[in-house]
Amino acid sequence: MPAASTTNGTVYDAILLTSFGGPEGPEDVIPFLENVLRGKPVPRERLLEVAEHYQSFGGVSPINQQCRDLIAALEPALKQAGVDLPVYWGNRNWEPMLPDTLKQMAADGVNRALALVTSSYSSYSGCRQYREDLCHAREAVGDEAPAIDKVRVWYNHPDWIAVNAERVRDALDDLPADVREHAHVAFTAHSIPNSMADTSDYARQLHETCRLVAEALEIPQDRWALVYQSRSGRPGDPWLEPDVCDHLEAVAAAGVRAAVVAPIGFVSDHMEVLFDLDEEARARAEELGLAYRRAGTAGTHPRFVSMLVELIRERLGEVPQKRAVGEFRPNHDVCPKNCCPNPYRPSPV
Ligand SMILES: CC1=C(CCC(=O)O)c2cc3nc(cc4[nH]c(cc5[nH]c(cc1n2)c(C)c5CCC(=O)O)c(CCC(=O)O)c4C)C(CCC(=O)O)=C3C
Ligand SMILES: [Fe+2]
Repeated sequence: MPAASTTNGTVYDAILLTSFGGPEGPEDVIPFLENVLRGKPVPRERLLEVAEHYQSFGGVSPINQQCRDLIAALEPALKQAGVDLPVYWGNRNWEPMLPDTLKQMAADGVNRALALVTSSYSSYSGCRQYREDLCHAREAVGDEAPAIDKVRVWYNHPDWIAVNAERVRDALDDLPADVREHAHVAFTAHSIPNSMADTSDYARQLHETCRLVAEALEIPQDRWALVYQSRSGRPGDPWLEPDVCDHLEAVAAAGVRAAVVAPIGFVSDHMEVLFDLDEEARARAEELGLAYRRAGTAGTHPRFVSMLVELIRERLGEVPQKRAVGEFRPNHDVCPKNCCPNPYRPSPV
């Protein structure tokens, strides 16, 4: 088994792509959603409503294929950078499930892996819950389970900013010339409960990414906004706002004629993007008479892939300087104890 040692003596012998997972057929949809929502304060009606979104796409979420595509792009990029480590893949909510992947890793003799989590920002959902998933998967495997460290979030990495700026630029360029110059850019991210936002850096990080992307494109402050999509939960619980559709209504009322919606909160064009933006938000924009374009996500953009390689190489001690732009430093490698606590139950100290 190949292994890469770091300057501090830690030896990694695998990379583990860690993601959300999604159904790959109509019969997967309900059990997948039950996995997502187990123990969460989300009404059954919401589950059934979202099931219909998935069923309207044949019960198949694109997210698993997008993970396969990312691995297919990452493997040669790692090799080219001299990192000779195998890439495994496990999900939180659907096959391949993390405990099965870790079992395989243990059988292959992996002692320590570096997890790349498909989440660019810190929150319970995107950070701690994945660390808990990894912990539970290790418990399920037992003594032979590999140790796992997680790669830092990259919300302010110059390549993440550049890739998203390119995606927004492409969407703006695709608008009719007469409305392009005054188009509004609505950056979107998954809404989370205020209680989750209050105990993480989620909104602060998102705002910084948007600010940096807008700055790179010289979009003035009054022509962009950070808004939220895909609200879940109980109707009475406060979640981050404004919702993208309400926001489109507000900008249309203020005289805007064209909008680009840019899902900077996500790394690939998965179901929340295809349904909540390409169906719902687009329909609302049409009702409002707005020209509408949806910017792409990073996906397998070569510069996103090379950034991931760089973040891995950081942890191998092969990169002299961790890169970050804007007002904040590169995020921590190892989460402190109080990082992104679970808002649904008191945090264990
Ligand atoms: C912050 C965040 C990210 C970004 C970070 C990351 O990438 O992890 C994210 C990503 C995603 N969310 C996804 C799908 C869903 N999220 C749900 C529910 C929820 N998401 C939440 C937050 C986030 N979600 C929260 C606070 C809930 C409420 C329940 C809970 O507290 O956990 C539900 C349940 C139904 C509903 O009510 O919407 C579904 C189906 C998919 C896969 C899409 C596909 O299948 O292609 C992806 C990548
Ligand atoms: Fe979600």
